[in-house]
Amino acid sequence: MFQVLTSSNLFKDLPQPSKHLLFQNPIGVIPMSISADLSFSILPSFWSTYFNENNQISISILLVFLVLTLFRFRPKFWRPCLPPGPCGLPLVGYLPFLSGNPHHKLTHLAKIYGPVYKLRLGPKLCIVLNSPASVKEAFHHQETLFPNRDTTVCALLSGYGGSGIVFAQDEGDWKKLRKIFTRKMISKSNLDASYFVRRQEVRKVIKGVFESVGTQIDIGKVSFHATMKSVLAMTWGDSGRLMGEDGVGLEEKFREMMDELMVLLGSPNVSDVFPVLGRFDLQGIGRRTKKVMGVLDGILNFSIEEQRKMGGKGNGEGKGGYLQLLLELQDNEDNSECITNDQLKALLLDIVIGGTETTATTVEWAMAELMQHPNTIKKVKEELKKVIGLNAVVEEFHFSKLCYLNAVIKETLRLHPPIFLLVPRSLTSSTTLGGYYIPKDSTLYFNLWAIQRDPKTWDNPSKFMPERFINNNNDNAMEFYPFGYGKKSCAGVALAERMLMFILASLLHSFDWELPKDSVIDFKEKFGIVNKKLNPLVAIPTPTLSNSDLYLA
Ligand code: HEM
Repeated sequence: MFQVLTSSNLFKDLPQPSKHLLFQNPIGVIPMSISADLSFSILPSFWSTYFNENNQISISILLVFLVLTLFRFRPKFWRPCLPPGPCGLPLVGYLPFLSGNPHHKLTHLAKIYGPVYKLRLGPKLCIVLNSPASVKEAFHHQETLFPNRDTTVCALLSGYGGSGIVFAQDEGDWKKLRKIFTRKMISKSNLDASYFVRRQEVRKVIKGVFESVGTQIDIGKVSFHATMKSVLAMTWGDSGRLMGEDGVGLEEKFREMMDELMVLLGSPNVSDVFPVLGRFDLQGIGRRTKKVMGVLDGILNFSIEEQRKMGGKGNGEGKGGYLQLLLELQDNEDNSECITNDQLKALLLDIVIGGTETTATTVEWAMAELMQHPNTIKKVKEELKKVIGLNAVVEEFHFSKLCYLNAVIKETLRLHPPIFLLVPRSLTSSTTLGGYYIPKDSTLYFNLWAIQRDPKTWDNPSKFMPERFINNNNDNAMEFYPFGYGKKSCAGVALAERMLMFILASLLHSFDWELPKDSVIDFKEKFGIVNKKLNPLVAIPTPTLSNSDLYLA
């Protein structure tokens, strides 16, 4: 066969076939070893009779056709390869090496394997993206390939089988819920209208701290209390709807159950990694979640019934709360906004789960960083004094003037993003990323931790320097996205920004904070659903406002 072709001079102007050919594919140039005999023997002999010896056009067409055919039916080993990555152990993969703080380990692996690498966790193939460029490539060009978050047993049980926004499995339902959440529940006008509810709860917390002046205060607990109470008040309105039949408040029970649910959501579960073991529920996480959800569901059903009986005003004036607003949507004739009972309850839980720990933890980290940096805290306090004065308390209208405090919050979110790997996504079809082949069903991790501390982007990346966010637009870049990226980024940013500013400004404006004698601040982390401080930050407050009545306002 080789003889036939050369005798007809079919390739007379081409270089002699080499044993190593370079094929250009959309990813780049891939070297492939092909046996010359084999490559030429697949050309049928009849070509020589049909084509004129000097017919260059025909040769070109033939070659294009050949290359395309070879590319289309290329064997697997010609395709771009899987990303590099560490070998794990048989069966469990890299799982045993990720205990402690997995984000530190994942960032360390990026230094060895580069911006895109693979890991096996049990039977799952996980792809970790560690550079702004790889995340940009994924979100800008391929977001449709990973529409859903990777669910866990606990997330599905606590979200009424994926009925809420966070773990919605159906694109249409997710769109509907997200629209309701962002355009109605936390629209600017609704947030403005419900300001008095948040103010009331934050002021109560400040009053509580004032009453404990001189004693040790757990800052994380105080901020959690302020966010949880504010979110609950915005949900149930100001009419105390979270009441049991006997008139005893169900709020305490609800909070207790939510705390337990958060712990369960953040616990690594063998059933998630090895779905075949799911029915054995080896750690009992499924059973415990069902138990907690039984109580929460009872409370939600009861409060929904009560709210229906009482009717009430929609949240146009911030009085009826989100529950009333959602019940009105449920009765809506317009199908595009009508939601089921499960969707309503899942949405309420999404708000409480998504909105409390994240915000409270950020306040605690910010306070820890500020207390570690006396010059920075001094600048914040000077700004608060200048903008608000010591004869008044913090109000939302002050926020736009608190530029330095705003930079402090951003710097805290850069160094301590509460959800540092975002919520992992599942890939619905194979693709290529960073030049590597990524198979269908892989799980994508976006390593925000590594990106927001990358020395290629940030000067002195581990140093707390709020100044870097003053007069620059880093927050628009792919290098900084603590609220996620793309169409599934945080739906609660507008509320989060107001709550963070309000709690932090109120704590710092109302008190001077001092560490207990002989104690030091540590920055150790506790891995979970949210990246919390391992050891709580405890500090002693001294009042700073000019008049004690201001603490009771
Ligand atoms: C410091 C505060 C907060 C941070 C850092 C934060 C961060 C995030 C992140 C990283 C995601 C996942 C994005 C992704 O997967 O790409 C997310 C999703 C979400 N967050 Fe937040 N969040 C905060 C506060 C809040 C608050 C206050 C609420 C609600 C009241 C909220 C509601 C949600 C919801 C509903 C989603 C799911 C959005 C969707 O799938 O469309 N978050 N958040």
